[in-house]
Parts: sequence; C-alpha cells; structure tokens
Amino acid sequence: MIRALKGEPVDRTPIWLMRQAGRYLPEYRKTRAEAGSFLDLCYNPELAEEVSLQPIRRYGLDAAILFSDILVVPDALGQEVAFKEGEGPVLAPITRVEQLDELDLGGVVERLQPVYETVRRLKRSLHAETALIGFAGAPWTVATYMVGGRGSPDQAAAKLWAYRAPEAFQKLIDLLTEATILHLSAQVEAGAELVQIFDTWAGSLPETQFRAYSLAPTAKIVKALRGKFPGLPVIGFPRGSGALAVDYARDTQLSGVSLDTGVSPAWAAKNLQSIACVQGNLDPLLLVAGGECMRSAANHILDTLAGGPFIFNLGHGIVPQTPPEHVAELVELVRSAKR
Ligand SMILES: Cc1c2[nH]c(c1CCC(=O)O)Cc1[nH]c(c(CCC(=O)O)c1C)Cc1[nH]c(c(CCC(=O)O)c1C)Cc1[nH]c(c(C)c1CCC(=O)O)C2
Repeated sequence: MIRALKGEPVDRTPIWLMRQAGRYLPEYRKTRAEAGSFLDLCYNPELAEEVSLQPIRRYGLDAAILFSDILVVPDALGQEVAFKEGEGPVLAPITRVEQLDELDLGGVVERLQPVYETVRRLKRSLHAETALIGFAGAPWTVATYMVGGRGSPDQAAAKLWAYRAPEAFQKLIDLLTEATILHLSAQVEAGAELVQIFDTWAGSLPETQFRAYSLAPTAKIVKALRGKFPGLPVIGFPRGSGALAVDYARDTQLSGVSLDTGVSPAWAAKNLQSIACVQGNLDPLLLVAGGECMRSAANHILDTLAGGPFIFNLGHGIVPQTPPEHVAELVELVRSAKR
C-alpha cells in the first residue's frame, strides 16, 4: 500500500475498506457492547485495538485503520459530543464566534492520549506488511458537525455561517486546521505510517468555498505534516467534489485521492492518476447486494485503474447491513486479479 502511494510498482493491488471495523461484524457488536458507549470504545486503547484488528484477522487486508472517530477532535477541544443510539452524533452547537474562545486547542493532544496509545498498541501487534492508517476529519467536515450540532443532508448551518460571516467562520476553520495538524502528528509519532483526511461533505460547497474551506486547509495540513515527517503518505477524501478533485489533488500535494462512488474510473485514470495514487470506489451497496453485480463492478474498477498507482476501496464506508461473506468474496477477487 505504501509503495502504491509512492507511485512505485506493486505485485498486486492493495485493498482496505473505509469503515472496515464496524457494526456489520458480529465481533465488533460484541466488543462495542462490552465497552459501553461509542466514545468509551474510542477512548479504550485495549478494546479500540481489538476492533481495529478484527477485519485484519478475518480478511487479511493490506491496511488497518485506527479505530476512533473524526468527532474526537471537537470532544478534545471541549465541545460537548455524544453518540446517541440510532441517531448518530449530537453536539452542543457552536453558533457564535465568541464560543470559539472557549475551545482549548492546547489540550487536544493531552486529551487524546488514549487514541495515541491505541496507535502504539496496533503498531506493536500488526505484521510489518500490514500498513497502519491514522486519520482525521477535514476541517470543513468537522465544522459541519460542530456548527449544525448533528449530521444533516445539506450542511445548511455551517454553510450559512460561512456565507454570512466568512471572517468568523474562517477562525473556526483555522482552529480546526491547527487541531488536525496536532492530532495527525501525534498519530504519526505513535506509529501511524500514513494518514487519511476525510472530507465527507466537501461536495456541498460551491467552488469558491470548496477552495477556501476544503482545499486550502487540507493543503496546509499536508504541508505542515511533510515539514515534520518528510515523505509521509497522505490520502485525501474530497467526497462529492467532482472535477474539482483534480485541483484538489494537485494543489494539496496529496499522495492519494480517495474517489467517491460517483466518480467515473475512466475519468480518474485520465485526469487524476498522473497526479496522485487513486483509491476507490466500489459502491458500498454493491457490497450489500453481492453476486454478479458486485463482481462486474469490481472488475471494471480493477481493469480501468489497476494499471497505475491504485488502492482498491469503496466509494464511502461499509454500511451495517453488509454480509461479512461478501467482503470475503471481494477481497478474494481483488487478491486474485492479474495486474
Ligand atoms: C463523517 C464521519 C464520522 N466518522 C467518520 C466520518 C468520515 C467518513 C465517512 O463519511 O464515513 C470516520 C470514521 N468513523 C469510524 C472510523 C473508524 C475506522 C474504520 O474506518 O473502520 C472512521 C474512519 C468509526 C465509527 N463511527 C461511528 C460508528 C458507529 C457507531 C456505533 O458503533 O454505534 C463507527 C464504527 C459513528 C459515527 N461517526 C460519524 C457519524 C456520522 C456516525 C454515525 C453514523 C454511523 O453510525 O455510521 C462521523
């Protein structure tokens, strides 16, 4: 996987899956029940290590991703964050610029020590050939939850703040950019070999705001990380950004770009693969359906992209209703594909 990200030749296509640890696995549901709340699981290094390793044991994937969440950053900044059963994340919303003064950037790394301990444990228990991925949410995506107080289909609260008071909103983005640099640096120091920046809601921004709130902060994060860790592989996931992914890949200097389900593999081969390694982009619902429709879509992606720098993945995270056997079949298909 690291070789693919550096554009070096590989003897087979590497594969891992976004949200590969999670509710579709019975062993995850068991550990999760033991842990108590979702955040208790994120802050329990022993159990978080266990759930990170579960999909590796089952499928022998090429990378393990740290088990945590993008919303541990607002939690560590001092915002109230809870995960409610059946509702997803609920945060005490930030709606006024004065509230930003209450957030404690200096305490982030200290409060997230359990997360870095999980990384250290994983580094010790993984075989050398399994890459260890650290991650964070991109400032824009994290801001949508901090301002909206919960997930929303249109990210309206954050967008309206950005349109009505761009200077105040920029302060939040800048604060999150700094917090993300601190959080990712601590993960690399603890043993993460590469990091992924999830910008799940990048696609809701018009071009001007995409450049300001998604592209520019990501470029800053990559630059700061490479200053401390030269050559560090970094993957970005500008979900829904369409053709803007080309400028995003080039201007951020990312090693890899994760493609969402809607991106044409042929378009990515032509327009992105010469700039960065691409990762993706099987529809997670094809993994639910399984069978011939899954196989033919996976083969189409492999035929189109596996000739260049490429990591097989989904176009978004695995969903809870995914049959674990379908994941095994997909991994086997990618493993046995000719390069
Ligand atoms: C937007 C976002 C979040 N979290 C994340 C994103 C960006 C990627 C994406 O778009 O999927 C990223 C994330 N969340 C989780 C991971 C762990 C590692 C992995 O990929 O296996 C990662 C990388 C665990 C999780 N994060 C969450 C779960 C389920 C919680 C549970 O066990 O009850 C897991 C396994 C909860 C979560 N966390 C978040 C939401 C909206 C929810 C609720 C919806 C849902 O439940 O899927 C925020």
